[in-house]
Amino acid sequence: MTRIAIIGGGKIGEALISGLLQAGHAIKDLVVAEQYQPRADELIAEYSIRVSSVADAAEGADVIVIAVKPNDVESALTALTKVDLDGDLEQLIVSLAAGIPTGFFETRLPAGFPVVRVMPNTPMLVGEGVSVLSPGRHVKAEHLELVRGILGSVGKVVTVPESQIDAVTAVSGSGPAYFFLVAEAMIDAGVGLGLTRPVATELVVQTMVGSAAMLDRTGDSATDLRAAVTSPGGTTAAALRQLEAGGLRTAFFDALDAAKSRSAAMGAAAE
Ligand SMILES: NC(=O)C1=CN([C@@H]2O[C@H](COP(=O)(O)OP(=O)(O)OC[C@H]3O[C@@H](n4cnc5c(N)ncnc54)[C@H](O)[C@@H]3O)[C@@H](O)[C@H]2O)C=CC1
Ligand SMILES: O=C(O)[C@@H]1CCC=N1
Repeated sequence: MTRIAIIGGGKIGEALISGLLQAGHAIKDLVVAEQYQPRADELIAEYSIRVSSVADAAEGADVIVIAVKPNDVESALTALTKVDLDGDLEQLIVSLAAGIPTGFFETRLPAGFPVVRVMPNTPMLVGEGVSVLSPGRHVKAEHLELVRGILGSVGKVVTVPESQIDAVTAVSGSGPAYFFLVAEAMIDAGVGLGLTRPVATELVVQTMVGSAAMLDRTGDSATDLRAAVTSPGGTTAAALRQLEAGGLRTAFFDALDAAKSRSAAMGAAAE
């Protein structure tokens, strides 16, 4: 089995660990480097995973996953370059860090070292993530297959040129937060209309799950599915009119544009 070292055991690192274990990866093939001891203790308690230093985790790993904040990538890489990294032994780096281009890694790693940039999202915690891959300059087909296999076990996998990854970050990397915000707002609105919070929560969550399943399984477009709920002169039309008057569509255009710009700016600052 592929040995995977995860550098950074925060929110996305944990989502990956949890998803991989649920998908059948053996705990003995996973190791995490987590510098914050209370967090390391949590991961050990929850998953019985081995926690070690960056150097120890990377030594002997087939795949080294970078899951630290963008600002911490440089120092994690400095620790990594002290290890005898070996691109020829099929070791490769998979970076989950938003904004940081493959070139940033390639200029700091031994010549020819393969780097795959990935924009994942947190639903991989429950095997429902989407991971978008962009291969760096030295990535061979077999490297990409290996990464597709690992991330395919925790959700869907899509490949795009690196020029599109800032837009991807805005859509699917940050995307779960938009849906959680909509859920929060709808639950609060339901409570405002007199429902208890548990009932409002159950209704909103199942409505989201059901709507997502329809989008996924019927093959109908979002526009058609929305129209099917909207009876002429009915309740949905009344609600949608308020959402449009509130600028929902423009708010999403502006929000995703801001996320994309932020991702690009993080990349420019890292260079
Ligand atoms: N949270 C999310 O939904 C997503 C996050 N990402 C990317 O994943 C990366 C991690 O994000 P989060 O998990 O949210 O951050 P986080 O702050 O929850 O986790 C980062 C962890 O790395 C640890 N760490 C930092 N430097 C370290 C080092 N040198 N050695 C060992 N451990 C170290 C920190 O103690 C922390 O626990 C970021 O680059 C982010 O852009 C990408 C897609 C989605
Ligand atoms: O907010 C962030 O910067 C990270 C990247 C995508 C989701 N979370």
